[in-house]
Amino acid sequence: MASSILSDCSSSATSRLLPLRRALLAQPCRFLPTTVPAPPRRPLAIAAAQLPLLPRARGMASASAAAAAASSTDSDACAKIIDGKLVAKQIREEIAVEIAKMKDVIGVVPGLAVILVGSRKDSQTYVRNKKKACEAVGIKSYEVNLPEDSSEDEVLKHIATFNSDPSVHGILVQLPLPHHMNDENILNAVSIEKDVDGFHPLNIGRLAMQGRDPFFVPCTPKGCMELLHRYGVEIKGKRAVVIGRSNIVGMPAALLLQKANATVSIVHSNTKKPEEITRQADIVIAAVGVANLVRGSWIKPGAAIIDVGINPVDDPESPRGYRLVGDVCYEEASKIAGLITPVPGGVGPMTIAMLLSNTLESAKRIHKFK
Ligand SMILES: Nc1nc2c(c(=O)[nH]1)N[C@@H](CN(C=O)c1ccc(C(=O)N[C@@H](CCC(=O)O)C(=O)O)cc1)CN2
Repeated sequence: MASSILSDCSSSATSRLLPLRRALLAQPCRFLPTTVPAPPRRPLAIAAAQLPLLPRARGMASASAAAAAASSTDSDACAKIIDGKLVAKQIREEIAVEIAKMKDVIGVVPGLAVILVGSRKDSQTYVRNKKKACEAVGIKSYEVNLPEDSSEDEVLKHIATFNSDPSVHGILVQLPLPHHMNDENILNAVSIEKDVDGFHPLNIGRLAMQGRDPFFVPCTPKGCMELLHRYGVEIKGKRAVVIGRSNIVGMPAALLLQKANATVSIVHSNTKKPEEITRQADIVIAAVGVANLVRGSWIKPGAAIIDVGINPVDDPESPRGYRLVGDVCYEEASKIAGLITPVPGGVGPMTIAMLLSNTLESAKRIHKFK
């Protein structure tokens, strides 16, 4: 069910926050997408530890440089829009080329197995989209659909079968699982070499350790980092704030930023004065699942804002009866930030692109293909 938070970001959850920067907010922010260049292509980062070593976007040494480039045709203070849909498309094209090469040289195509339990509409859509994305780049997909009341053992049985199938290089169990199932038991059963979601505890442990690399970087946080890199946002030595500490996004995102040599703070439900901490950040990753929580007044001018939230909000004018908004109040934040991801069309499309990347990476590792 969609929540009833108003489109002007004036929800009760945020009413206690600091007043807005009215001078900045008075001007409407006009976006001129046609004047903003597409992000430059570069090879996809594979291991988390490699991320800071990769070449930066041409001519953009920092978030503020990128922002300056974006706003050069517009006197209003408008953030550059980080186009996740476009970057995801570029990445899918790069992956398709690599897969064709792999098939030519060693006659192997990557395989991805997806297990869906239950009939949640959103999960069904994500699984369908994953399957379509696999087909488009040349990954063979395998799908298991189980009823809501399946037992944990049934899921474990399918995982075991895929673990020992050499044509399957990646396995994922779509989340959330039904309440009667123990996520940990199920995620632990996926072979760490095929855990393309990167949710296995050993994988997260390796992500957290200095001098170790995970087998796979979880897809959504990997997508956030990829967007920062492709838009030339400097991370080393910068202050970063991650809002939210989930196992799937917030916590791994904070670990990745730290691996990339940012100074990282995590803001969570017990944090005092979250707005003050967030306002110090050059980079903000918001992944808390509260519509429009982060207001313009939380943001340091010129900061890079990555909004992971996908929150349905009632909207009788939309064909679906709701629309999606992020954790960040876009109207306000886009007038203050240097760069910002929209919702939809920001981080969301990157999640599936990164899943394809992890699946290819797995097949390459298993078959020792460079
Ligand atoms: N096993 C996993 N389960 C879940 C994951 C995951 O990474 N692994 N992440 C999410 C769901 N998810 C992929 O599974 C996902 C979410 C959102 C999008 C996306 O492209 N969103 C669009 C908007 C879509 C819409 O209009 O409804 C966007 O933000 O632009 C892709 C994948 C939870 N479960």
